[in-house]
Amino acid sequence: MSTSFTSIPSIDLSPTTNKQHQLSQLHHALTSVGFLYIHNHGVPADAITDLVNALPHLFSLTDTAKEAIALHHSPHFLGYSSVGAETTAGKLDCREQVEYATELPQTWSAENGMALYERLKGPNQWPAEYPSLRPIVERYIRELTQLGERFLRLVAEALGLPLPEMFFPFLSEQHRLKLVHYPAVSSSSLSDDSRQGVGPHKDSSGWWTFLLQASPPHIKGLQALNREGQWIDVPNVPGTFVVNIGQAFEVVTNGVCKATIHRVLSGQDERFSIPFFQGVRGDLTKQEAVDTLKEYFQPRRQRRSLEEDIDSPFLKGKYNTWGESQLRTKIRSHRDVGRKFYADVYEKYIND
Ligand SMILES: O=C(O)CCC(=O)C(=O)O
Ligand SMILES: [Fe+2]
Repeated sequence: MSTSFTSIPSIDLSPTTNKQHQLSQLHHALTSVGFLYIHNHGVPADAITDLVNALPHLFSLTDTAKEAIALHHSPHFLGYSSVGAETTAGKLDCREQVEYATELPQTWSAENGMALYERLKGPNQWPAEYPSLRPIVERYIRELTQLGERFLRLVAEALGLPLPEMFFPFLSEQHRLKLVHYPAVSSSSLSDDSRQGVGPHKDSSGWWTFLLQASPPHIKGLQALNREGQWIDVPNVPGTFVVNIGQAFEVVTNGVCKATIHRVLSGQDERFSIPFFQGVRGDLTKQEAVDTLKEYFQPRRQRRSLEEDIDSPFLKGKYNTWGESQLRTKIRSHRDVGRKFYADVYEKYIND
C-alpha cells in the first residue's frame, strides 16, 4: 500500500542533474508513492504537441468515421470505443478512446500453434479521413518506447539492482497507447463519486504507464489514492509525464513497488489524456515473475502470503501466463470483440 503522501514527487531526468539526489528521490517515489512526475525527460517537444493538437480533431470526426475504426473490427483490441463502452469498479466510465499499439503484423494463425494471446499483436486501424494522424502516433510510440527504456535503467539503479537492464527481459515488443477524451459533464449538482471519467483502478495492462495530460493545466481530473484513503490531485504540470507502476511490476518487485490506485473525475470542461502502457511479454509465467528478481526485493514486514500482500489479478487468477491473463481481461471488458474473434474461449473466460 502506498503511504499517506499528499503530493506527487517530480523527478528530474536530465543527465546533468545530481545523480545521488535523483536516485534517492526516485527510490522514495517508487517505494512510498507509486506515482511520480518526470521532467527533462528528453522526448522532443514537437512529438508531444503534434499529438496533443491531433486529439480534438480526431474526436470530432463523424460517428461514421469512428465506426469505421471501431474496436469490434479488431481481434487485437485496437481501435475506437465510444462513451459508455467500459465499466471500472462496477460503474460506467464516461470517456471515448482510440487504442493504438506498436505497429506489428499479425503472426498468430489458427494453424501455426502459437498461443492464442499472440493474437493480441497486430496492425492498427487508421482513420481514412485523417491520414496525417498515423506518422504522429507512430513517432510518439517510438519516442515513448525509448523513454520507457531510459527510465527503466534509472529505476534499476535506484532500486539497487546490479545491472541497469535487468528489467528489460520482461518487456514485450508491443506497447499500447490510448488516446482518450472525457467529454464535459454538467457537474454542479454531482458528488465526486458520481463524476466517473474512469473509476478507481490499478493499471493492469502493463509494466509502467507514462501518461501525458493533454488539456490545459486548469483542467483537473486525475487523482491518486493514498494510504489514508484520501484522493490526491495529480494536476497537469506542463513539460512532464505522470508515471505510475503497473501490476506486473508490483509482482516482479515482490510488492516493494506498489501499483497505486487512481481515478479520473469528469468536469465541466472536456479533458484529453494519452496513457502509454509499456508492454509485458505474453509468455511471462507467474513463477518467473515472482522468482526472477526476488532476492533483490525483501518486503518491509512479515506477510502471511504473497497473494495477501500483492494485489494482482495476474497472481490470483487461474491462468499461468501474463498473455492469457491479459487476453481474459480484454475479452471480459469488450465482450463483443471476444464473442466475434475468440468464440472458442469466450465462455470459459466470461464464466471462470
Ligand atoms: O486519463 C487519465 O488521466 C488517466 C487514465 C487512466 O488511468 C487509464 O486509462 O488507465
Ligand atoms: Fe490508469
